[in-house]
Amino acid sequence: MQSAEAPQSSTGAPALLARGIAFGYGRANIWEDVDFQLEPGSLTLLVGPNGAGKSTLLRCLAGWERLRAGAITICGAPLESATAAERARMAFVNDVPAFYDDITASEHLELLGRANRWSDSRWDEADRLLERFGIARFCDQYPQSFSRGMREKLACTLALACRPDLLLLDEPTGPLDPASADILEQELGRAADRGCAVLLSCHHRLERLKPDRVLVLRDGTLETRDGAVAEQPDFWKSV
Ligand SMILES: Nc1ncnc2c1ncn2[C@@H]1O[C@H](COP(=O)(O)OP(=O)(O)OP(=O)(O)O)[C@@H](O)[C@H]1O
Repeated sequence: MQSAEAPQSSTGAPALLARGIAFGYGRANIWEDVDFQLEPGSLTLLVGPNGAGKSTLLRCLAGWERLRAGAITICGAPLESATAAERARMAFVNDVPAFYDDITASEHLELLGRANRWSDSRWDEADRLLERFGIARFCDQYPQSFSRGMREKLACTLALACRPDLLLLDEPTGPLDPASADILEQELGRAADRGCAVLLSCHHRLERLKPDRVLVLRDGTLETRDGAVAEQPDFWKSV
């Protein structure tokens, strides 16, 4: 968390609770017995070597994959039986954000904003983020014509503008130039300060974000470490 005062969840429940979850493709388990929780306003990094199962774990947390065992709750609601409104408390930016072929970037925003009945302040927030990420002037273009970094920025804008209680991001800084990565880190810090629980995967130390915790996924198991570990250069050589 970036500020000293802990934000409160509206339900009093953790933003995310994973208990004894397991997932596998075919006969092989990718990971199992995974237990952790994310508090409102917390910042958590998910790290681990290539192929450890970070993207798979994030997709499971977002409800995109079926678990082999265990259960996930989002702001107190079981993910399996969550209503659309309960699921809407979570936003997920996956590793390769997908967009509709035949609508422009601003039409994507329009669609999302209208579907979620955004207030004026949400529309303002979306405009602010587009400006901040430097993509406002490209909004009449189709996201398919965007570069990889521009698509990532649009996906992050859409997710952040929704003001979720839980935000999951799969290597969001990977395609970003250093200045844009810095802006994203600032925006994720702001989201956490508002009470959003942020979980993002990454392979490198982030310059600006000071995580509360680091989840290390390796050899099929998940270990929880204190966020201070992310300050140690040696740690990043080991994951
Ligand atoms: N659709 C699939 N079918 C079968 N195996 C898969 C599938 N998707 C991923 N895997 C396997 O699951 C394992 C975990 O993959 P995943 O993409 O979650 O790892 P990761 O930690 O995100 O890796 P990276 O750091 O390279 O992005 C890998 O061994 C991968 O080969």
